[in-house]
Amino acid sequence: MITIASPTEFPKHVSYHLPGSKHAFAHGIACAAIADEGRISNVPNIIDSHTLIDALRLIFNKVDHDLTTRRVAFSEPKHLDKIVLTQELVAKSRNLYCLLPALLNKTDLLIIEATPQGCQIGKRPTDWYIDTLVRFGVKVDYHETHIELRWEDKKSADIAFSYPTMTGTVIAIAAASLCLGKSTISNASVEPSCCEQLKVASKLGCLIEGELPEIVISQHSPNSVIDYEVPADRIAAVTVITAGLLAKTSVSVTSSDFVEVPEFIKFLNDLGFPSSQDKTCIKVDYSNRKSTACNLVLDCGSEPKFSSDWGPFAILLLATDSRGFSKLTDDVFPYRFQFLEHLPGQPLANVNVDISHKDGREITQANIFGRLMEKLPGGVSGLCPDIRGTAAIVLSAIISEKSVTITNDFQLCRGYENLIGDLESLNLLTVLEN
Ligand SMILES: CC(=O)N[C@H]1[C@@H](OP(=O)(O)OP(=O)(O)OC[C@H]2O[C@@H](n3ccc(=O)[nH]c3=O)[C@H](O)[C@@H]2O)O[C@H](CO)[C@@H](O)[C@@H]1O
Ligand SMILES: C=C(OP(=O)(O)O)C(=O)O
Repeated sequence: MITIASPTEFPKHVSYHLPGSKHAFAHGIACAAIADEGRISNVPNIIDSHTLIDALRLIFNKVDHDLTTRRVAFSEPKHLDKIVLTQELVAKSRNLYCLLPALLNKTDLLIIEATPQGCQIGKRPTDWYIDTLVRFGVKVDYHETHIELRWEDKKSADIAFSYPTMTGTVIAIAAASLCLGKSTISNASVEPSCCEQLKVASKLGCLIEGELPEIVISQHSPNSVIDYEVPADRIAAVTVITAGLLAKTSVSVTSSDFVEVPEFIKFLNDLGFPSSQDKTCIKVDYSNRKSTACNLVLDCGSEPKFSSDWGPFAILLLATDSRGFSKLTDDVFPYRFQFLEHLPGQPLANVNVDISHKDGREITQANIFGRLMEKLPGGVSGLCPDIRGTAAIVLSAIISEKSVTITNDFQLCRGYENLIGDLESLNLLTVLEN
């Protein structure tokens, strides 16, 4: 249980250096783990990455993870008769799906004891993931208590997704990287972390033609050693910028690489906050806000749409510090906005959410009647089974009259290194009890 509150005074400006990205680590390792040896730097210290590193230990004799330097080095690959992804392991990260091709490459039999778990934000179907593996030659046996996978005969495949699935794309790229013939992947995800994975595949010696969302990929001259620096976390950038703006503070987020969030920068400019970006820094100016009036329509979903991961943060800003009527839709996750129900006292009566259907997809829509400087009551928060929703509840403490108590930080620790501690260091939050 953690109780947090807004400090008596906020700074005029904060600067935050971004950690490595949850998604880019998971997607990079999906291909890096195919190599005989790898060195990965800027690894985020989060439950999700730790779980993938535990899975890496199943297929490498040596795995050194240094939490201080944020480096992981692995070598001495094993070849095994059987690997088990236990219930305990799969309960901690849905990103284990990304590692399936690399794990199957090192074992005769892979047993998965339960479905890998992530945020509970609506149905998260996995049939395309398994089907993608099957298309590359994986054999699947379903049992009451577990599933068994075997990959005796690797064959290239032509995969066309009917919706640009992120995890499906990662699995297809990793599987294709292990096949000699040419595989085509189309209508794939264009999320920057998938592009990072392709860079790792290229270092691995794969031949890649085209660009996401349409690529042709094949194994070429396998490279046995991989170096990969995990790029900065784009969702952490959005989270900390939102925290600063809620505190009426100007924000700079820095990183060693370019953080690709063009849709979010556009959103900030539409909200009236002058925002600029160069290779290593995003700057958002609170003090020179141009206008508080905005009537936005934001469609969240598979990028290049506004990322579904940023939805809760956009709602908080629009609902508490804008004038006008805005609409946010999400065609991926119907419960992405569930944090609204878990905010202490459910205070945002100026936001209502409804669900409709279009082209066979469930679409959730938040209707936001903007208010200026809305203060929230605070209190004890309900349990929100979503990383970004829990983070939004943490941020709500910045604008709450009373303190906010988070009863369980498991979701937060899956995706953020130390969100509460970092915001406290920036003087945007005070921790009252931990
Ligand atoms: C496309 C998209 O926005 N993906 C988000 C999703 O990725 P994640 O990889 O978890 O989810 P997918 O991209 O695979 O799923 C996207 C959609 O594809 C469809 N689908 C997927 C797999 C399947 O077997 N069958 C099926 O129908 C579903 O409609 C699903 O809603 O969560 C991540 C964590 O929040 C976000 O960073 C990603 O941006
Ligand atoms: C939903 C998320 O992650 P996961 O897919 O691991 O649940 C997220 O990172 O916002």
